[in-house]
Amino acid sequence: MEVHNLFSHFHSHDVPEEKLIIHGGKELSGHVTISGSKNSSLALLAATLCCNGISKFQNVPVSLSDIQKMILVLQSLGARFEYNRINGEMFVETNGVVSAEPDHVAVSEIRGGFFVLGPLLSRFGEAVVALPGGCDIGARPVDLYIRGLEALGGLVEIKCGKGRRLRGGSFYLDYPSVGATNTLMMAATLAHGVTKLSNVAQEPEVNDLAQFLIKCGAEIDGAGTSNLLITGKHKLYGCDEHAIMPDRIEAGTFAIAAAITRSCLSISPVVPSHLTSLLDKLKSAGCRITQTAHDTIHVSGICKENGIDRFKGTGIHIQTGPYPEFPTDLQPQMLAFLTTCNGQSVVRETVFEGRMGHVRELQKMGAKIQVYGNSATIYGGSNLCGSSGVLAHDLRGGASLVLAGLAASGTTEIDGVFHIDRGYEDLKGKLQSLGANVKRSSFNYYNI
Ligand SMILES: CC(=O)N[C@H]1[C@@H](OP(=O)(O)OP(=O)(O)OC[C@H]2O[C@@H](n3ccc(=O)[nH]c3=O)[C@H](O)[C@@H]2O)O[C@H](CO)[C@@H](O)[C@@H]1O
Ligand SMILES: C=C(OP(=O)(O)O)C(=O)O
Repeated sequence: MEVHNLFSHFHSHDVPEEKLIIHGGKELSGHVTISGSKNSSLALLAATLCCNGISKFQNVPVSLSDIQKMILVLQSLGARFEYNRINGEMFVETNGVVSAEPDHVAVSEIRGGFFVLGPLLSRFGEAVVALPGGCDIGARPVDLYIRGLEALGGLVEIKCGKGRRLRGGSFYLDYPSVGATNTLMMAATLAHGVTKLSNVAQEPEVNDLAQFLIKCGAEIDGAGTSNLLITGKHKLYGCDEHAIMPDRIEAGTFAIAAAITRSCLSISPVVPSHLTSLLDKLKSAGCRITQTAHDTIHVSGICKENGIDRFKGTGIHIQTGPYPEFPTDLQPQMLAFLTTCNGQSVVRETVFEGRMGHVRELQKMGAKIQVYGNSATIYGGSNLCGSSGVLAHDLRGGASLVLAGLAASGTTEIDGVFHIDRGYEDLKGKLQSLGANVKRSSFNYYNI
């Protein structure tokens, strides 16, 4: 087997600034293959720190910059990675991890870097971890992580005395935070005794993490529900095989691409039930959705009669919330789509207080939107026009501009593409294969 150590050469600052240039107005068609989930992979890579031995993964989206940075975080602790480019298998070995202080810069550049805190504290009894980065979409405090770890015997400064084991405890999360749930679940798997976590996040990525930990020997009851009962073990062991779940946010973005360009796309692999809230809203807006295999959906935004757009799209209201509510990570893309529907829509963001940065960029493209706090009223039916100066402020805001650019007449140039590279593998290539006219302004090795 040909195995490469892919990651030793990666330096996060080597990447030149680039633009995405989109000549819009083209109908898309065909099939798009969805990568493994970014958020799931970040948590699962951190979880390898709970294990002895080697874990083998499939579908890790290795070309995402967030994943490459997460690999740097783990390498800085002594983890070893091998990746087989031919079959996409990744092996992670954490036996040689002796440090509980990951590279501060790498941790501070991504949200998922902080996920190592729980496993490190469990494994070593102490950890020194920088505060995390991630999208600038709100304050994003970590109080629940800290209070939860305190409930398991950690101290406020996230130390519990070298060599001392965390102990089981009970903790109610005031809000079902994904990151706090991941962190506490990982910490509890190695703690002494039983831990009860209530009101935990039920996002599918959290369940993917639980299933991985169970394969490694963890005892977790209630995975996929809002209450977890975790019996701590002395050791977990690397898992022979774990396929990362498909990225529901990438799949959702392509579903909205079909809608906004009034096209028909086949999308797989997906877990259709992960997309229920989005697909219901797309149906209300006039799209036709069919499931053609257990892991494949067809999304059709073609609703024309005698050449006239028959999208209903009137008065669609969307409110983001914890799973299974409408995902905040699809709000910007959906908002872009609603600007092209007839009638008035309201989008209310409840998860992050600063996630409307894309609105002013969409306004530059002719969208009529008014924002009051965290609610946006969209006066639909605008004909979007390409713009040479729109800026991706964050990952999903960037994706919303790409979608708007695909639907707009003329050319759109998007700056801040590095945000998009955090969460979409080869977005340009995938869109080109569907018939879109998209290019990047210069060469970038993410796309090799
Ligand atoms: C790497 C990763 O998995 N990122 C995802 C994760 O982010 P992340 O884990 O950061 O999101 P959380 O679920 O923790 O955040 C949700 C809300 O809870 C608040 N909060 C969170 C923790 C805390 O200690 N205190 C607190 O107040 C946050 O400020 C936010 O308002 O879930 C989000 C919500 O689905 C997604 O948008 C992100 O893509
Ligand atoms: C907010 C996101 O990511 P992160 O939590 O990594 O910043 C996202 O994926 O949309």
